[in-house]
Amino acid sequence: MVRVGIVGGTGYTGAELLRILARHPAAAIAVITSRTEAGVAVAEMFPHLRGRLDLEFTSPDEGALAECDLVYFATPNGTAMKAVPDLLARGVRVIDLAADFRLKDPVLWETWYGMPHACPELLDEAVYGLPELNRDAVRGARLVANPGCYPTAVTLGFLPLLAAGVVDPSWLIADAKSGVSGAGRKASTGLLMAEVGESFKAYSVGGHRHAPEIAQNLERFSGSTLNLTFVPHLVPMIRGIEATLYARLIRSDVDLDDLFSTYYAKEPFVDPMPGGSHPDTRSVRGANLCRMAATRQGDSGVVVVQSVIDNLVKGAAGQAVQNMNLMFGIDESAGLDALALLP
Ligand SMILES: NC(=O)C1=CN([C@@H]2O[C@H](COP(=O)(O)OP(=O)(O)OC[C@H]3O[C@@H](n4cnc5c(N)ncnc54)[C@H](OP(=O)(O)O)[C@@H]3O)[C@@H](O)[C@H]2O)C=CC1
Ligand SMILES: CC(=O)N[C@@H](CCC(=O)OP(=O)(O)O)C(=O)O
Repeated sequence: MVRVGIVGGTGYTGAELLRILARHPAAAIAVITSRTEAGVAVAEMFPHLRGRLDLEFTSPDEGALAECDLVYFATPNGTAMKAVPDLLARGVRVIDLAADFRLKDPVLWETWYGMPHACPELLDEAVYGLPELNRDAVRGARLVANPGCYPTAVTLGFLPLLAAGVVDPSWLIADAKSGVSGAGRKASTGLLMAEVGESFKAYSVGGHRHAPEIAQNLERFSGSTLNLTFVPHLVPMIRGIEATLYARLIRSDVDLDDLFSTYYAKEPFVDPMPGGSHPDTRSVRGANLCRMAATRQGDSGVVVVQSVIDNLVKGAAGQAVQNMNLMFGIDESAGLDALALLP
């Protein structure tokens, strides 16, 4: 059994980790931290875990984390980087669900996250935990940077096209929409039901911090020619991301269905549907799955990829458990067989 600690167990991604790990056959939750709820029984705060998890929240400073095999950080950006060097030195492996170890360039990190990096020496070692991109490296990793939610949906959607070299990397557009749980559980006026309900808007149009993360992923296939326009939107739903991606084909003989189904043939958590399908977020709600469809629009030479995930599962906690399974030599799908919830 992998002995697991979770820092930030009261947030949405922490709670989703608890939901998945409570039924995991090869992991046991040993420590769950919260600064505000220390001493409170986890099942008191989250009644769906009654009878499944007999633990209390503890303060993150209590030292029990060092006794774990693996610690997940489900905390705001800039939190994990202060604690990770000490945990690694004590032989504890780490998966950070925040962005602290995603960008390889510490200058880029400071530009987008507004704080100097606390341990830039670990950025090279950290493995970006998108298994479909980095599976072998995740297996041996001490430190995994779990991808952002938008970068998961966007990277997986563009990947087959760029890896095959069939689209122009200098003209890529990602028009992405997220439910409000993407913004976390902390109170904020802009996320009240009366503000978000019956409304729909784009945000961070001038530049979102996930753009450099997506570019870092895709530049592997395109070099410096990559030019991505990324615009996120907030939609009045709770879970889910839909990313509509646009690219220009540079070859006329591409069979998109064959390209996508071949590229993802062995991937347990990516489902390429036939072109012309319209994957929706409810078909992945609660599931560790990225479902997508690539369609050529008439004879314009433009390919449209629709990519959907549950931001809290394949976009966060589910992907983090997938990474843990790889790191510890467990079946990659262990604990991750939940189907989507309909309606
Ligand atoms: N929500 C999403 O869809 C996704 C989120 N992420 C990333 O995952 C991380 C967690 O997100 P989410 O669960 O939504 O966030 P929440 O705001 O819902 O939860 C944050 C958690 O961190 C704890 N926390 C806050 N500050 C500290 C601190 N300084 N030290 C220790 N614990 C702290 C909080 O508990 P307490 O204050 O009681 O200690 C709380 O449990 C973020 O970095 C987010 O960007 C990534 C992908 C998707
Ligand atoms: C709807 C919404 O607000 N979404 C968040 C993205 C959440 C996420 O994954 O952000 P990290 O990179 O910090 O982990 C946002 O746009 O800031």
